[in-house]
Amino acid sequence: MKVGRITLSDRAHTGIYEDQSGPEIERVVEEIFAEPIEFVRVLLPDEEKQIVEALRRLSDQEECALALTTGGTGPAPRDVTPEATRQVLQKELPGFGEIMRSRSYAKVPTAILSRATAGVRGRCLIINLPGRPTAVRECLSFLGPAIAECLDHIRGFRPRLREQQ
Ligand SMILES: Nc1ncnc2c1ncn2[C@@H]1O[C@H](COP(=O)(O)OP(=O)(O)OP(=O)(O)O)[C@@H](O)[C@H]1O
Ligand SMILES: Nc1nc2c(c(=O)[nH]1)N[C@H]1C(S)=C(S)[C@@H](COP(=O)(O)O)O[C@H]1N2
Repeated sequence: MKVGRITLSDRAHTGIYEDQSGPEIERVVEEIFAEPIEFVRVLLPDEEKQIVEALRRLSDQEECALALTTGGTGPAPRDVTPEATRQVLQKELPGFGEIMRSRSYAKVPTAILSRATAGVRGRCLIINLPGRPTAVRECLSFLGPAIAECLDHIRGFRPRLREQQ
């Protein structure tokens, strides 16, 4: 299964800190799915046009089944990931953002600051995750069954989940 993962962070992109959230996406995805996974890795600044281009490339050219973004979902002026994502989505799936916020709120009250969304472009499921590495794990770790069901609907392929999912 081909999975694109895009880190959106001005500071990780310029090297002010090392990107830990992209590698964390890979670890969590490997823990969820019992399938061989090929990752396509992207690291970009919070620039709407570049994010749109990357999402189009991962879904249309790379033919990823899943594209996961991390970062840029908050209220700061340069947080534009949901806006870029909506530009490329053909069908929005608001339930992903809703459940990430409500489950995370039980742990961190600041979870409601994430505007993360998700949806489908062609045969690719795109999901926004917040930027912190801990948030990546907190939000992604319970999405396995919904991702598998969605991929069955849009690709006719249901990735196998590991037993604890
Ligand atoms: N990709 C990442 N790798 C490691 N740590 C991160 C990453 N993204 C965010 N963080 C951590 O989470 C904190 C809060 O993230 P914040 O939402 O401010 O970042 P961002 O908007 O994703 O990135 P930036 O502000 O650099 O564009 C950061 O100060 C950093 O410690
Ligand atoms: N599970 C979880 N969700 C979270 C957080 C977190 O630490 N854990 N951080 C919140 C904060 S502080 C912000 S500002 C928003 C947006 O973060 P982003 O701009 O890095 O995407 O995600 C929120 N969602």
